[in-house]
Amino acid sequence: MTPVELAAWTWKMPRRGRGFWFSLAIDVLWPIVVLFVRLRVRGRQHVPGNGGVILAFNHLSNSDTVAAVVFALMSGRVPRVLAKASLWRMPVIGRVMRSGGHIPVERGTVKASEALKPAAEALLNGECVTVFPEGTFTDDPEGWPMKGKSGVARMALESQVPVIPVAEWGTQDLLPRGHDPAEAVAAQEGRGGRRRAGRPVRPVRPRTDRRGAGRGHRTGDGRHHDHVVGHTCRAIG
Ligand SMILES: CCCCCCCCCCCCCCCC(=O)OC[C@@H](O)COP(=O)(O)O
Repeated sequence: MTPVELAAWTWKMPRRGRGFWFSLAIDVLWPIVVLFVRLRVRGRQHVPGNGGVILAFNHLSNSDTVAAVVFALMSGRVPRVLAKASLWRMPVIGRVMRSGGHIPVERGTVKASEALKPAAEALLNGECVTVFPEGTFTDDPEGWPMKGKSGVARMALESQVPVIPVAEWGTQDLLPRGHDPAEAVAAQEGRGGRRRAGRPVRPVRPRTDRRGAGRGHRTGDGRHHDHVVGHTCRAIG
């Protein structure tokens, strides 16, 4: 990105509702990231400009989190990221997480599903909830995504919002697991990987039976629910 493009993007970027510390982190990191790292983005047209939406990314490396925030901002949305709760207990990052309205997940505990409530509230407020459905970095040696957890489908169903799957690739070379960030920045040589959004996955498919012709149709029966959860998980997981 050239400095002129950087200025134009910075001008267009959404600012409302970022909170002080999340805003500061963005203002400090954004120019560095987009000037020095080649973060390619495609498919931004699939992200609705307003209204509740879930962005679902695969997860390869710590640098995905910055890439995901950049992707959301470049798509005109301020992301509310579901992230491991331990980040809220860290000195500087904790403030960023709180001020940005991000959503803590107590992974591997019975409290994990408590994240669904603030996520539903954010979606009801028309916000952009961002999630890594695998819940951690993939353990596949070739980097293929693992099967997603069910949370993303549950959020989509509960709030009836579309899920935008975003494929992430290349950040595993930018900041490999377990490497020192400084070392990675020194070695990055303009690499930044690419991320590409796909078409929205909607939680309920339109039914074309006589009564509900062509309209989205919700039923209370469990089989239908399981079918939709399965469909949504397969599509994004
Ligand atoms: C220009 C952009 C500037 C953005 C700066 C601020 C970024 C704030 C958002 C941070 C979002 C963090 C999301 C973390 C997702 C997450 O929690 O994934 C778990 C992985 O860690 C793996 O952890 P582990 O399983 O413990 O190895």
